[in-house]
Amino acid sequence: MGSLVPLGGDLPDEGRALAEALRGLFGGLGLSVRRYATRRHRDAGSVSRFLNGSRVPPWEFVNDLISDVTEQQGQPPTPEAMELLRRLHREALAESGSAYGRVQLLEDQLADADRRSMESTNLVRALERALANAQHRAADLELQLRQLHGRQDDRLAEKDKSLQLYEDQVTALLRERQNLLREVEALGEQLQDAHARRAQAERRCEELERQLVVAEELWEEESGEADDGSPAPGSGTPAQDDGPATGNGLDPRYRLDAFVAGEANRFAHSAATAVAEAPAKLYNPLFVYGTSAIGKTHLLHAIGQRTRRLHPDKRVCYVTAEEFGVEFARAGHNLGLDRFRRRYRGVDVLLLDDIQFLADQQPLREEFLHTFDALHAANKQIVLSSDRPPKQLTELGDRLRNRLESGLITHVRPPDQEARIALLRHKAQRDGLVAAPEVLEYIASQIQRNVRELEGALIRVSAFASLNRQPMDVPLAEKVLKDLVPDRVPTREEDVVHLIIDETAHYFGVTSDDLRGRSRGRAIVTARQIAMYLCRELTDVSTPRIATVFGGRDPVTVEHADRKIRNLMAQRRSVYNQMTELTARIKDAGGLSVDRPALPAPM
Ligand SMILES: Nc1ncnc2c1ncn2[C@@H]1O[C@H](COP(=O)(O)OP(=O)(O)OP(=O)(O)O)[C@@H](O)[C@H]1O
Repeated sequence: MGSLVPLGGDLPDEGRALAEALRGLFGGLGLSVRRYATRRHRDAGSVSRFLNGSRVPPWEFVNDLISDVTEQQGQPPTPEAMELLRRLHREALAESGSAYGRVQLLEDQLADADRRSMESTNLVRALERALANAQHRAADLELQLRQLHGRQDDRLAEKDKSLQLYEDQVTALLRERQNLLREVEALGEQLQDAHARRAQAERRCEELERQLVVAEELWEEESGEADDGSPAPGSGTPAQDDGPATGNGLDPRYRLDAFVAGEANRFAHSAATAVAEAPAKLYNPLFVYGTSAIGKTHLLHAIGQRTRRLHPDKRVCYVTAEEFGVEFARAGHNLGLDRFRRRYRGVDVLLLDDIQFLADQQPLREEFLHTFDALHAANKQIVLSSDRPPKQLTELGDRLRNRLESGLITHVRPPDQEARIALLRHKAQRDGLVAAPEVLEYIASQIQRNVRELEGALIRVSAFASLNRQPMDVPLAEKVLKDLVPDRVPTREEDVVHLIIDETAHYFGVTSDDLRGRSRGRAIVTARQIAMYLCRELTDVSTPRIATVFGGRDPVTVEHADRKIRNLMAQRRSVYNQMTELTARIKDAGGLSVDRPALPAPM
């Protein structure tokens, strides 16, 4: 029973094929039949019969044999080999026709069917799981899809909404633009209207400004003392129908008894007095000359006032050469030359200030020459002033110069120290200022050539003292005049006027053109008046010339500004301070001129 016996020759083919296949497997184990039977707890005879083909083994034996061979060789049979064994086993069983074979076959088929059933069951389960998963996933996707649809709908709705909003905004802006265009058009028309109204108002302002200057002048005249008790102009003297457009133009403050005479001007003062008492009797023409601000204008006004008091029937006319020129030009434009000539050739006393300004135009010089001749021939008094003697007025032409030289020529010199002190004393008394003699002496020693500046210095010193409630003593005067007395190189006078305008404009934050222009804004008017005052105080440029530089104004305006700022300086600290600062700036800019003495060393 140890080894296999050869197969019988009578074995059916199916039994033989199976036996050969089993023997092939069994051979791979290298065991004896008995040993193998022991290992598998089988009967060795049965194992021998299974391998000899005399009996068909149960599939379980075949299966065990396959497992053992696999274990032994480390390699399982291929699926095809398994299938072959199964088929051989089934055919052998079928061929045996035994009940056992039949049972085996059926069991085998049952196992096979069961296996298939289990496989199908597993497949069903796997498919059910896969289906469930797919369904679940489909439901998920459905949900996501719905959500996406929802979001897309929302976005579309939002888009629609913002599109609508955008269209609404565009429509609103278009509407607004249209309205604005209409508004711009309307505003343009209103602006034109406003321009027209402004031009009209501007003209009205100019007119009122002129009236105001005149009214203030009259008011001051009425409240001032009259010359030697004579009536103030306009208070009792009937207006002369054919008189000059500027009236007699006399300043009531400039009287002969208010003129301080000294060595430098005594002769001029006497001549003026004589002419006023007996017009056209002694000196005709009377020609007064001298540098600026030493009393020429004062004398002419004083002659006029004294004449009017002594000879109320006489027609007196004071006019500056510049005013004469302006009126002549106007008369020429308006074809009113006859009237102009009647005015000036019909007066009894003609007082013409600053004749050097006639030099500008030939027709004007010619006109004045004829006026002169007409008056002289009619034995009317002519009084003239200039900054130079007739000999030096070459630009006036020989004929006129000869006539100017034909009368009395008086030179008014800058007052000496004594006269300056007298002048200061006089001004202090007139204005009710209490000033110690040494203060007046000090001021007089500092300001030597220009009486207007001398007055200005006194005004500043007294204003400073009164604003600070300090006594008016020499240290105080020194302090105040420190900024006023220049120590710079000489500069051309008219340049200084422009410099003053520029510095003042800069100081007040306006433009120089504003100051020269016509604007009547409060700030500009004050700045302009201050600039005018400073021009009068700090330069020797004549008043008409200053008025011309300030946009061709009436000299009366400059004089008005001068008085106004003087008063304000004493009343308002702010104005005083502004004046002091401004003067210092002008001085720093090198703007103060002439040969004034340098400051004494501080004590
Ligand atoms: N001798 C004087 N007595 C009193 N006041 C005087 C005397 N000289 C000048 N003044 C005063 O000085 C100021 C300037 O004088 P005024 O205007 O007559 O000078 P001016 O020589 O005519 O100068 P301009 O040529 O610049 O017009 C005036 O206020 C004037 O009253």
